[in-house]
Amino acid sequence: MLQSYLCLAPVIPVVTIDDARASIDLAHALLEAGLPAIEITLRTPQALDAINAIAKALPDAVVAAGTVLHRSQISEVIDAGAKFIVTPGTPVQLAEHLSEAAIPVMPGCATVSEAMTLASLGFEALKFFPAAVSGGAAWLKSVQGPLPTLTFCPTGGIDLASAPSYLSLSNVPCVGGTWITPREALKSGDFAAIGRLAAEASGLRKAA
Ligand SMILES: O=C[C@H](O)COP(=O)(O)O
Ligand SMILES: CC(=O)C(=O)O
Repeated sequence: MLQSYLCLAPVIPVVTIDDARASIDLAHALLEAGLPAIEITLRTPQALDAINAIAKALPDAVVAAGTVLHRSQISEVIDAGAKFIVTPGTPVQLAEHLSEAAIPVMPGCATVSEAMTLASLGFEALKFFPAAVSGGAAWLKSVQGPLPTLTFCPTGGIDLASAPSYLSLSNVPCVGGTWITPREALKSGDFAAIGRLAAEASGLRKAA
């Protein structure tokens, strides 16, 4: 299930929401432009309301809860309607709880050892974060040999220009990033601008 979500589009917009009322217009603009999977980070008090609003209003959107840091947040995001969970990094104790979650989880890692620990708990699709400063596309290419069963969604420091170097790799179904949803555009309600950025991003192609 998680793999199919990650193959829906080349980019997962990562969004920090300050006003949950904007979330439906935002998700609609992303969906229309061809980006159905959206990660809402739990970095603001409005995040759960935003997840709930999108899940209820737009059943075709695949809304993920990001920045899940604590065990208690697992049930909160499931109750809000999140379709999958994302973490920026994954301490072993949290990973053990996440491995029992009722929805799919894409746990974050930044090293080979962290990736191996997560694989031993049954996770096959991992977030690689923060991607650009942790080795970028070269790191992902290097782990294809020793970790052939794992796929990664790199996030952190990626933009329209650098995304193709990641998407050309067979262990990268999609990338994540905030560049599609600038906070200023969200604040001013400029969903047309967000739609244009999203259309550019959805036009990126996975190499065959
Ligand atoms: O939560 C988002 C990550 O911090 C990635 O952000 P970025 O795409 O602006 O580097
Ligand atoms: C970095 C990210 O995607 C998260 O905070 O979950």
